[in-house]
Amino acid sequence: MSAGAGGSGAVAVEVSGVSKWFGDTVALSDVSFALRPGVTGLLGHNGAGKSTVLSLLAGWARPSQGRVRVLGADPHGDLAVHRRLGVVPDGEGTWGYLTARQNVALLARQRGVRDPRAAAGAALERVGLSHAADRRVGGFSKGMRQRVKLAQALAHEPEVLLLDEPLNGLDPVQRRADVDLVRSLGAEGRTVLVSSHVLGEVERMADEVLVVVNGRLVAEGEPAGIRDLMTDRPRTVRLAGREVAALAGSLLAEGLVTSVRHDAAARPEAEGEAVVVETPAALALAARLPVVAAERGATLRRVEPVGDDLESVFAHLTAAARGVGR
Ligand SMILES: Nc1ncnc2c1ncn2[C@@H]1O[C@H](COP(=O)(O)OP(=O)(O)OP(=O)(O)O)[C@@H](O)[C@H]1O
Repeated sequence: MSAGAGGSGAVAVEVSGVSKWFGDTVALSDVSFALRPGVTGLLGHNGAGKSTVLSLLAGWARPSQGRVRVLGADPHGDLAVHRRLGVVPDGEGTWGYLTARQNVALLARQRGVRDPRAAAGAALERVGLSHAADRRVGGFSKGMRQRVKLAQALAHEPEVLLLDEPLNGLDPVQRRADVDLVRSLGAEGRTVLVSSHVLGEVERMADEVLVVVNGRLVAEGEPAGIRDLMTDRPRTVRLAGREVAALAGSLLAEGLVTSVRHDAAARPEAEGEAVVVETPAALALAARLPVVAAERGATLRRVEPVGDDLESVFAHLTAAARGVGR
């Protein structure tokens, strides 16, 4: 399976036929893609293989099969490429007994930056941490430590950036700032790969999205297209309120739902009666529901998707991807 991602410009990262296994666990299976300058999102549920992709690109591990190239070099064997590559790992990556500036300068020095202190200062300013630059990282919040990791990845002005779930642990204000930062890094012509399990996050940051399910690349394209793929699919919806069984009967008659069952776990005293319906057309159902409810004299207290987590989205995507011959 192969995919191209990123904007125009030369290919900066190439992954060809890569598989990676740990004992009996297949973490990645025959994955191929190319990244060009701009932001590419790597979307997948927990355990899908995102961190494995990033660790192969970072040179921390090598593929069991296939080939990885970053700026034309093998990141596992070629030290020079690491001066052009920045990585924000998923886990902890800071030294608590050092200040933010020392943390960043230390890595900048290792990467051959001429004035590591100045570079650290500039990187910390870019991530909005100038005010805390000379405080020990041990006393920082998770969000602040996350920013130190970002500054560490940026201080040597890398052409390629790998960011593993960089918004984890951030509050909404910090998230917005970091979304803007990631976008600006892409706009500067850097090649940025950013992983997430949240489609909404990826949509805001990336020009292109790669979707990985159970170690396989199952879809790639612009965020809007990926969103369509996820929206236009069968859904299970739970309706609760007064007269919802009658309402569901009408929806069934109209063909807006294909099955109806009572929800045994309903809490009648809190929400009235409840049913679970299957719909092949969630958007049409959403539009028609209030109209039919009014016609039937039903009162809806709750309308909520069931099992509408990333697992089910990805299960559907996998099936859809198989359907188009991927
Ligand atoms: N060092 C390892 N040893 C054994 N199994 C591993 C190792 N690293 C990853 N795996 C397995 O490979 C699969 C992919 O893991 P990976 O960490 O890449 O997923 P992920 O998409 O990054 O998930 P998360 O969002 O939870 O970090 C999982 O089944 C995981 O348990």
